[in-house]
Amino acid sequence: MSIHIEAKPGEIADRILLPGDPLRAKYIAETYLENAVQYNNVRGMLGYTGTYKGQRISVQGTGMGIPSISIYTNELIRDYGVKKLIRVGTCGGVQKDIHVRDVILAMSATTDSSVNHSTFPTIDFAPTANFDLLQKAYSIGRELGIVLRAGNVLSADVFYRDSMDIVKKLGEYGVLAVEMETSALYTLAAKYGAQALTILTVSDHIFTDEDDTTAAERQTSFNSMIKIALETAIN
Ligand SMILES: O=P(O)(O)O[C@H]1O[C@H](CO)[C@@H](O)[C@H]1O
Ligand SMILES: O=c1cc[nH]c(=O)[nH]1
Repeated sequence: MSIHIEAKPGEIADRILLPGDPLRAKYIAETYLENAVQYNNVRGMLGYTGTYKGQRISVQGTGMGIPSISIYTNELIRDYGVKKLIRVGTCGGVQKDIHVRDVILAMSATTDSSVNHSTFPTIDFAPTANFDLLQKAYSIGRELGIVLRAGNVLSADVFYRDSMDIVKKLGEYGVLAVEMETSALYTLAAKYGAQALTILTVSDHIFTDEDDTTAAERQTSFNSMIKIALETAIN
């Protein structure tokens, strides 16, 4: 048992999917896992362990933002020995040729968060995906016929901004999309020698008027992303 996770030792698998939304964790467990058992409900941040194609795997909600995912990532790796962590999240599209429902692999994560500055006061650390997971996810996505984009994403500390100018500027430097957690996930995985990857589904577009997905769609309609994540985790 850790401060935010009530699982007993051994109840969490060494590979895990990490959605921000705990109800997405429930959906994944109920839809894709066999014999799923709920191991966490502290703060309603649901976590489950079951099997996928005969292999043990867990899924844990992380909440929104870098402070929240950092708590779960620290506890999962340090207290439960998790070694392979795959975030399955939503994001806002930045590039004009990115569309709602597209799936993105985050190779790297730029951030406006200052959390790494206390560790690296004079350095801009570059949070990076694990190459083995990235490569597997890309080829599994291609095998499943899913069109994938891979590149840099912004892990933002702020969802509602007065101005999107800085996001537009990052778009000019190739940033594909905006979300709120990956830089912390990749940094902590690097710190502890674990493997991490973020897979994102575009839920809305920052600069075009493409329709936003509804909350219900966000919860349930990201099956391409989830399939890639599950297959990557077990292969
Ligand atoms: O859908 P999730 O995984 O929560 O990810 C995105 O959605 C939330 C904002 O609505 C942030 O957590 C962002 O990163
Ligand atoms: O963080 C996020 C997630 C989805 N859409 C956004 O605009 N930002």
